[in-house]
Parts: sequence; C-alpha cells; structure tokens
Amino acid sequence: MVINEETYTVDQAQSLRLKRMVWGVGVQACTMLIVGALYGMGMVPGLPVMIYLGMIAALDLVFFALVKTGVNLRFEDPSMTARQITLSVFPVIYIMFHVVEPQARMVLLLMGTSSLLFGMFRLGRCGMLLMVGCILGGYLGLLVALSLWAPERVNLLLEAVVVFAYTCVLVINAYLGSVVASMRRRLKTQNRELAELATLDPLTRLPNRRSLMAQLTRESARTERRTDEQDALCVSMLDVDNFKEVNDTWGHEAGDRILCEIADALRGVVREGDFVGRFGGEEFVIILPETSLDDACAMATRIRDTVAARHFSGLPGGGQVTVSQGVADHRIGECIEDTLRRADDRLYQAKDGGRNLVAC
Ligand SMILES: Nc1nc2c(ncn2[C@@H]2O[C@H](COP(=O)(O)OP(=O)(O)OP(=O)(O)O)[C@@H](O)[C@H]2O)c(=O)[nH]1
Repeated sequence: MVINEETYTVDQAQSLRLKRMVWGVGVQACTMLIVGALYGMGMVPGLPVMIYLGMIAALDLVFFALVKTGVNLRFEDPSMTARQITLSVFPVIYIMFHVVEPQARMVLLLMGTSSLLFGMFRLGRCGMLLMVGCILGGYLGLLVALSLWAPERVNLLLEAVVVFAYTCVLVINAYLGSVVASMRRRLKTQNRELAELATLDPLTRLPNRRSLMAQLTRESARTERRTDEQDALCVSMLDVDNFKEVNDTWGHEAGDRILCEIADALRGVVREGDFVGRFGGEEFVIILPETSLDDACAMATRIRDTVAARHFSGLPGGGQVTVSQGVADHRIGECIEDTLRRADDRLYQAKDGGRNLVAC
C-alpha cells in the first residue's frame, strides 16, 4: 500500500518526477503559445523564437534524460527542483529581450511566476526565496541588457514600478508555496507515523498481530502453490514463562524492558526471510517460510537456548528468563488460524511439560 512519498519504490518516485516534468512542459507550452501569438503579430522576430524553442527543447531533453537514465538519483535532490526552476528562467528572459513591445513583455513576465510554484513540491522557505532572487535577478539582468542595447524599448521609471510589483507577487507566491510545502512535509510525517501505528507494536517495535496475520496469509498462499516438503511453512508460537511472576516481583516496567529484550534477541537469531512479530501480551510468533518441521523445531530450540542464556538487563542482577514454544507446519488447504491453533496447543504442551521447552 502506498501511503506517502517515502513509501514509494524508486520506480514509482521516478515516474512521479516524470509526471511533474510533463506538467512543467504544459506550462512551457502555454508560454510557447503566447510567444507564437507575439510572433504572429510581428512583435518578435523569427530567429529568436527558434532559438527560444531550441533552448526549451534542450533543457527538457536533458532533464528527461537524467531521470530516464537514473543519473538524477545521484543528486541530493533527485527531483532537481531548484535546477529546473532556475534554468527555465533563461529561455523566457532571452525571448523577452527580443520582444519589441514592452506591454507584450509583461505578459511573459506573468508566466514566469508559475515556474516558481513548482518549488512547493520540495523547497523550504529559504529555497523558495532563493528562486525569487533568481527570477528577479534574471529580470534585472534583462533590464540592464535592454538599457544597454535597446534603450528605446525600456522605460526605467515604469520598470521600477513593475519590479516592485513583481517582487511583491513573487514573495507572496514563495511564502504561500513554502506554507503548502511545510504542510505536505507534516502530512508525510503523520502518514508515516500512522502507517507505523497500524503495523508496528509500539513497545517492541516488532510487527503487530495485524501484520503477522497479513504476512501469514501471504506466506500460506505462496506455500499452497508449492508441493516440496522442504518448502513447508512453519510457525512457532512463543510465550514467556512465568511472566506474571516477573511483573509481580519486579514491576510492570521491568516486564516491559524484558519484552523489548526478547524482541531484540528474536530479531538477532532468526534468518533473513523469517518474520517475527508480537502476537499480543507476552506472546510472539515466528513465521518460518520454506522450512521443514524438523528445521523449524531446530530453530525454535536455538531461540529457546539464546533466550535462556541471555542476562536480561531489565531484571536486577542481570537475571534470566525462559520461553516455551509450540511449533506447527501449515497443512495444505487448512486456514492459517488452524495452523496457529495447533502451534498454540503445542505451546500448552510445552508449558505442561515444565516450561523452557519446544513442542513440535
Ligand atoms: N509488563 C508487561 N506485562 C504484560 C504485557 N502484556 C501482558 N503482560 C502480562 O503478562 C502476564 C501473563 O501472565 P500469564 O498469562 O498468567 O502467564 P505467565 O505468568 O507467563 O505463566 P505461563 O505462561 O504459564 O508461564 C500477565 O501478568 C500480563 O499482565 C505487557 O505489555 N507488559
């Protein structure tokens, strides 16, 4: 399930970047239409229009190629937001220089604001202000160039008002954009926390019962498609021995710390591909895919020995704790609850047998 951008795979994130680039091309297409209209009205010569189109095409091709080849993933910001905004300023400034009618220049200036809004996908307040500086710097550069080479096309007094108004518009846009960006970041964090709450046990940080059941359902479906006995699916139901006594003697907090240490021990001992979760209370479940019952029992015994040999810092004097386990293999056609029930029955056999035991 995709909950937020951080849960996206690299491929999904890359395709999202490409999609945003297509939006950018959409904005460029609007500007191109305006430039085309100005050309049609004789307000801009043909050669600069061609060069302007060439610049845009070259920039778009480079950015598309960077994403398509995955080179962008080496950058600190793989979306290249600031780079794209900054570089998109140049073609617009270039064509504005060649527009003979000052009023028409204003129309293009208006379009320049839209590129800034792409910053809200990634940039913070400082980044947005930097982009404002870049766009304004480009426009001021244009005014200097016009004053030097085409002074008849620029009214500096009027341009001072334009620059003031444009600065206000850009700063307001940048501020609102950065507010939206920070809201997006907050939402992302909250989504991540919610996703964790839904799947992780808050005390031990192990997958909770809900994700255990989901994993068991996935693994049983996978096992049903196989026939090899070596590919059996086994589960071990683990329960801490005499845990009530631990709580009663040393307090609930010590009990909590022991549960966390047991979780750490389980994480450390299982193989890659096995799955450990907290089933509830002082019960844990270990899912052992592609494991025969004999191997699962051997693994359960290793877990029992590891826990028994551990000195728990949660207990005064570095005391010891033991666990009992019931192991069962999933039978083709049975539901996963029945497999767990058989593991649970064996767990009770282990308890009845004297605890610190594995029953298979
Ligand atoms: N500290 C702590 N205790 C818990 C938690 N969840 C369950 N317990 C306690 O675990 C204890 C389980 O006790 P019992 O079910 O009687 O089992 P036991 O004392 O472990 O005895 P056996 O299972 O027969 O060996 C209860 O006292 C629960 O309150 C938890 O999250 N933290």
